[in-house]
Amino acid sequence: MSPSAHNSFYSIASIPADGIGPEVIAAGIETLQALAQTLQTFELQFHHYDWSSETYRKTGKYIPDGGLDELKKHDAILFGAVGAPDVPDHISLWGLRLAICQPLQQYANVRPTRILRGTESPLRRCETGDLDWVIVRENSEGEYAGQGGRSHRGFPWEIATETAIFSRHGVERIMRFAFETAQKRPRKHLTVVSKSNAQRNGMVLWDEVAVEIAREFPDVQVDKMLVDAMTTRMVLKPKSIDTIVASNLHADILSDLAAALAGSIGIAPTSNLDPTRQHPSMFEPIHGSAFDITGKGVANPVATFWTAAEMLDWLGEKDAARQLMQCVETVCESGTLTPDLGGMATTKDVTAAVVAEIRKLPRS
Ligand SMILES: NC(=O)c1ccc[n+]([C@@H]2O[C@H](COP(=O)([O-])OP(=O)(O)OC[C@H]3O[C@@H](n4cnc5c(N)ncnc54)[C@H](O)[C@@H]3O)[C@@H](O)[C@H]2O)c1
Ligand SMILES: O=C(O)[C@H](O)[C@@H](O)C(=O)O
Ligand SMILES: [K+]
Ligand SMILES: [Mn+2]
Repeated sequence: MSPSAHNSFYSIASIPADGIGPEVIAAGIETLQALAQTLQTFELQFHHYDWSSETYRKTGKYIPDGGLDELKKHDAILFGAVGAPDVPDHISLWGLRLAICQPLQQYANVRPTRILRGTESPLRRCETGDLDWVIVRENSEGEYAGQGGRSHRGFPWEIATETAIFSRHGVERIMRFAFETAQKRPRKHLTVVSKSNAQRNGMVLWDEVAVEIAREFPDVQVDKMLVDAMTTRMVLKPKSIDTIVASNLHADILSDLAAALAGSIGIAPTSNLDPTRQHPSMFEPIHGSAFDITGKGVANPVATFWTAAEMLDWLGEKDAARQLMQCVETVCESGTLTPDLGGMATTKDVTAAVVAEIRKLPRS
């Protein structure tokens, strides 16, 4: 495919990686290409990178030398999931996902959750519209700063440290991003999640910076919650929540809970953004490589479709993103659901149904 003169053209790096990653990324690409062909307003060219745990087993590396420079040539990255039963999880996560997010300064991780039309929350009396959140996860430091070590291995006095790092620079930029995100949403409400009762240094700086940045956004209503209490509020008062900002680890945990409360971890997207747009941003379903269902053909591709929509939105294709989500929700409403959402459909059934919906869209 060669770029045509009248359409926006985007070069996308795809890294399906491990487990169900290749299954859902194939579904995502098929759907995106059907959308591009139908609307004729943009074109996508995918460049596939086979970086995975298999590559690691063969070469000792997840990313080959010069790989990050390769990635920087693209407009965006579509990522599946990394993690394999025979590679320690900390090797795979640091070898691939974090090895991309951190050097490309994708410091804002955005995790929207809502109950899609045609799906059900496990919460009683919680319908579509009652749970509509965006979690902003600090994505460059905190508990994932990579600071720590192990000494005296194997001895009874062996020690290991894992130091959480909170820099004023890092906290200011994620707070500003979170306030901007909240400001763009109709309710303009932000909950700052903390643990400053127990973590008396980093989380106290986190709270102080939140108060300072709040002054720049007088139209955004703010509240603060300790992370443990936040889990109960998510379950008991979902309507009281709009936008959330939390540290790298706290938000990682809260966002899996959020996805489950909206119906399944198989629906939720993630954007790893470099808000400065100096580097390409990376888009992935929130879930991992799901060894337990790999190869069974039942992985829910909806998280990847929503991820694809978030990617289009970031690239500026807002109408296409909106139309893609409408097609996905129409398919959910028709009852074509994978087992995690209580249905019997396969990954391929859901993908075919979404592609069929896309084909019905009028050419723009
Ligand atoms: N960003 C990433 O690439 C990422 C994210 C999370 C976990 N991981 C890695 O993935 C591996 C497995 O981790 P885990 O089991 O804790 O989490 P997981 O998200 O892979 O799976 C948790 C549960 O959710 C189910 N599930 C996940 N995605 C689904 C989908 N699309 N459709 C239906 N069901 C789905 C799985 O079958 C499993 O029962 C580990 O190696 C972990 O480190 C990677
Ligand atoms: O970053 C992590 O903690 C893991 O990759 C995964 O759980 C995620 O949410 O991306
Ligand atoms: K993922
Ligand atoms: Mn996670």
